Amino acid sequence: MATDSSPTSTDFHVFDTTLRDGAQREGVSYSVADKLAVARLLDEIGVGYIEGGWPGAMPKDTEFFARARTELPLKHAQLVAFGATRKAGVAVAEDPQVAALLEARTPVVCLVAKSDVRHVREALRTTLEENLAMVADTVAHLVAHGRRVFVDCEHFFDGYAADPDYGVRVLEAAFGAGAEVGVLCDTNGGMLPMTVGRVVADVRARTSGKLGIHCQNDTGCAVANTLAAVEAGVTHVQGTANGYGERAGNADTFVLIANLVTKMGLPVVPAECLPELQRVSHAIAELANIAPDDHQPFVGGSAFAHKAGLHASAIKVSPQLYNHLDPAVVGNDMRILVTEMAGRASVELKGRELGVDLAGQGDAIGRVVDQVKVLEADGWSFEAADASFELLLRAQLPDAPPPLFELESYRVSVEHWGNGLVVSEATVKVHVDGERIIRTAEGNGPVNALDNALREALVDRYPQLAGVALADFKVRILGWKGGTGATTRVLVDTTDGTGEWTTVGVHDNIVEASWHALVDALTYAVRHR
Ligand SMILES: CC(=O)SCCNC(=O)CCNC(=O)[C@H](O)C(C)(C)COP(=O)(O)OP(=O)(O)OC[C@H]1O[C@@H](n2cnc3c(N)ncnc32)[C@H](O)[C@@H]1OP(=O)(O)O
Ligand SMILES: CC(=O)C(=O)O
Repeated sequence: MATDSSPTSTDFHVFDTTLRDGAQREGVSYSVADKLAVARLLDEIGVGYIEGGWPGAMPKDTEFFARARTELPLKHAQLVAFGATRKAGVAVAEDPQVAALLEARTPVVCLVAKSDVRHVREALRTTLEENLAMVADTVAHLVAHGRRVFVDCEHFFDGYAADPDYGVRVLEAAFGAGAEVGVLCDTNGGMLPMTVGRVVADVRARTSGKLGIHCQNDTGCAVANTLAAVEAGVTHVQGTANGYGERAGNADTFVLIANLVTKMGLPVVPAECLPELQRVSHAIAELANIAPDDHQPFVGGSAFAHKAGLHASAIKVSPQLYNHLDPAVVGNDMRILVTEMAGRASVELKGRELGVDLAGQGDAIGRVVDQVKVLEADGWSFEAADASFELLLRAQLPDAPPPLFELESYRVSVEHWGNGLVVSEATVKVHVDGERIIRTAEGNGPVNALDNALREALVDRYPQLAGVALADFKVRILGWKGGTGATTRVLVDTTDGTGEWTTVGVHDNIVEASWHALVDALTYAVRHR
């Protein structure tokens, strides 16, 4: 909760380092165009500062800052160039890395400085006094050239445990030379919230400058550590999109913003930006080529998804009873999952979500609950297959439409030809409105052949199937029964170019499992498109 001594939004900074520390995550490699796109997205969520990279350290980052001057008009954020203090024993004006920081021509520079005596002695291999001079000289030089300067005090918390005075001297050197913010970094990420809160409070009492916090996530506490630091008085927080970063990552910018605004009462981004969090989180995941984490707090696809029947029964009365927040506040949605853990309320709420009127349908709802429990015991899963669930639900209602066709038989063959080609062929025999239809089609696999043959058989009667195509196909083997025997679950994603829907099929035979999913996919298309 914000208190009288809490900072206000105007002196509070959210500083995002997705493009510098976030890019240190194993497996991430942005192009310059990606970096520009990520920066634009971060600007849309209203962060105050975007650290774009380390100019002079790598050509991509140097090019990013050059292109940013014309290609990155930012509405909310200021662009920040990152770099180190001058080298030991080198005059600041002669240090090429410091010159590269000026050449980036950003309004703000964030310097990394050593603040742990062991790092000064063993990593920099210089004296404690020379390190203080490196900090002061570099800050003063950049300030003299018109830059605002923030200083990341690396290994501040480990250093504080070893020698509590030296970190404070580094901060004083930075502030004395004109730095605006001294950022206390848990570089090794080994801290817990209690220590972070205590050290920040201590340091606050010993310095008068503005303090910030930068937490790595090695104890899984980066967000908690950051919030503890805010409670203890820092007014600048650093994070990365989706917590990407070196090793176990950093404090997640989206989770930080959501917590600061909705739990701590600090309006750190403009109000209209908060509902953009989910969209921007997913868009950056795409650019980073990392699948979004469904279970990410606030913005994950499952962050407000309810599976347990008891939860659904209370949510039916009031969604707040099982949601810590209205999901729309951060651009997310509540979802009800209908599974073996569902009760009648889950089905009612899911029906509402799918636009199915269940008023007065108590018996049908009961039958659906029972049917789902039996089917799930056999390996079916409707969690990801809303379209199949909707068909199952509607089939229990008094006005249930008849099936699209009656199946006489289908046959699928796979031929491996002498020239190495593998060709699949399917024949389906169906009855539509009393007419017997037989169609044969080829495909690049048995399921594709079956899909083509079935659609050809139905398309004259149901022309909307002409624009429908299989978009994705996922197979999961559910427990081996010995030999090659196993139950197979198939999920099919189907599209008509404007929408996409998912259906499910389960059987010991993979082709039969696929058939169930395909029939649902085409039935859903006819009923909805
Ligand atoms: C905690 C953090 O995550 S800070 C960000 C870290 N990010 C990166 O390292 C990514 C980009 N880095 C790079 O491209 C390269 O490491 C460079 C271009 C910066 C430096 O490359 P090199 O000149 O080959 O040096 P190298 O990486 O081997 O060592 C780093 C040097 O910086 C010095 N150094 C480290 N921290 C600081 C500091 N705060 N101030 C001044 N010098 C420093 C080291 O003592 C070492 O100096 P030395 O070459 O005289 O031994
Ligand atoms: C600066 C930084 O990234 C760190 O200390 O972890």
